[in-house]
Amino acid sequence: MGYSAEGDPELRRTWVSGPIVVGAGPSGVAVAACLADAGVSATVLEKSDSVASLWQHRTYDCLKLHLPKKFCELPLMGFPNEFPKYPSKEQFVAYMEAYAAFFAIHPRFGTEVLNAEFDSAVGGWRVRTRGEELVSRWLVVATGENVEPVMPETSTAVFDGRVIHTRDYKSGADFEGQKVLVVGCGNSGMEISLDLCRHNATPYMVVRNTVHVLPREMFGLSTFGVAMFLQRWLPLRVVDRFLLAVARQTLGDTDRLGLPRPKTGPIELKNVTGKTPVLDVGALAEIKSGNIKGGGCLFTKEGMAKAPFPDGWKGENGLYCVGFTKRGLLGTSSDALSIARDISLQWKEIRRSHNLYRNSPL
Ligand SMILES: Cc1cc2nc3c(=O)[nH]c(=O)nc-3n(C[C@H](O)[C@H](O)[C@H](O)COP(=O)(O)OP(=O)(O)OC[C@H]3O[C@@H](n4cnc5c(N)ncnc54)[C@H](O)[C@@H]3O)c2cc1C
Ligand SMILES: NC(=O)C1=CN([C@@H]2O[C@H](COP(=O)(O)OP(=O)(O)OC[C@H]3O[C@@H](n4cnc5c(N)ncnc54)[C@H](OP(=O)(O)O)[C@@H]3O)[C@@H](O)[C@H]2O)C=CC1
Ligand SMILES: O=C(O)C(=O)Cc1c[nH]c2ccccc12
Repeated sequence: MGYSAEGDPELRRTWVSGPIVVGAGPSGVAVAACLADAGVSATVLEKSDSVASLWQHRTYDCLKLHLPKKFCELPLMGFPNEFPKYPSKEQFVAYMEAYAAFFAIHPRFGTEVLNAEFDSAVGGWRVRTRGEELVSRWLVVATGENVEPVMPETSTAVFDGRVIHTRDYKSGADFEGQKVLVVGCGNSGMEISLDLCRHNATPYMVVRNTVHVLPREMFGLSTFGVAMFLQRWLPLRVVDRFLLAVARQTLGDTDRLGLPRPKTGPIELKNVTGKTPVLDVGALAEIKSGNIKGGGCLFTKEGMAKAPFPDGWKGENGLYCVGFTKRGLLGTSSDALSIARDISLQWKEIRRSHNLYRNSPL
């Protein structure tokens, strides 16, 4: 039943008997399924054209779940048995579509919610879309944590190449043979850098802050699963110390690769700030072998060497620093020797090729 909303005669206002759910991602679909299971029919409003639109339209081709499927299934209906431990994005999307179909969830696609307000006079939520107002006693917001892209400002005066957000990145095949600056070293930045390497592009990564990199698995078990298991008996900080000890054994010292770790442990940081640790699926090996390169700044904002002692002395393009070790004159000695060794090797190489050239019969 439709009737005009006050103040806007064009707006059709409709009472819906069940709850309104905004968003048909995994969260919106899951809550609608649980409601359906309890005999409550929800109206699901989705601005995009499909369920799990983030996964369908805003993710790169090689994306897989980075936690095992048993930690990623929605209530009441698990993943098919034949799915691998880490389903691909296509499999995840197929699962989401089957899930929505099974619980007969038919979101209204192409319906963006512009505003929602509680109206005490009406005793319900007035939910505005383009051209319509829906009113319900219940409103469930399921619009996702990752929906709005954040782009740093870029100046075309400095760089006039292509600038894209990860949501529009599909495959390294589009960048073959090119140098690509990847800004950010979360799971997206790391996996995209790896994908670029695998397609013969040259990624450079900007790391402005600290980051926890953990192996995706330890002792044949998912790191996430191990962390969950240990948390049942041990305090979080002890679990974090254990994860970091294993990470150090298997991945080495990530600080030395220009990826300094936060002071707070990985799971504590996730719980407190929401910042997800990077679960390594191969990018670290490419950083170690120099196929993914660093953004190139020697110093932190505070003017200290970025890489901890004894590795902070060498930058890019012939840039070095000596005496920024927090180790006094001992640190200076170590830097001085390292720099002199490095430059003298290059010096000798240049002299050698120069002499070869001079003596060549051509
Ligand atoms: C690349 C990537 C990989 C991830 N991998 C994992 C993983 O392996 N394991 C794990 O546990 N978690 C993972 N996550 C985290 C999280 O599980 C996913 O982001 C998941 O998609 C979140 O589901 P959601 O429904 O809350 O949000 P979303 O999937 O973002 O869905 C929100 C929906 O709301 C719609 N919407 C937004 N605003 C409006 C509006 N105003 N009106 C109407 N509709 C609107 C959007 O179009 C979207 O379809 C990953 C996240 C990303 C980005
Ligand atoms: N396989 C999988 O399952 C995947 C899962 N995901 C998940 O998706 C979610 C989003 O991940 P992601 O897209 O990586 O985003 P994140 O927010 O986790 O990471 C963004 C990174 O970009 C950095 N950054 C942001 N702005 C700038 C800037 N202006 N200059 C330099 N660096 C900058 C941030 O640094 P700072 O820390 O300083 O803010 C951070 O390192 C996470 O929960 C992640 O786990 C993502 C990809 C794959
Ligand atoms: O992939 C993500 O963004 C997640 O939020 C999954 C997740 C929840 N808790 C974690 C702890 C460590 C690694 C991933 C996750």
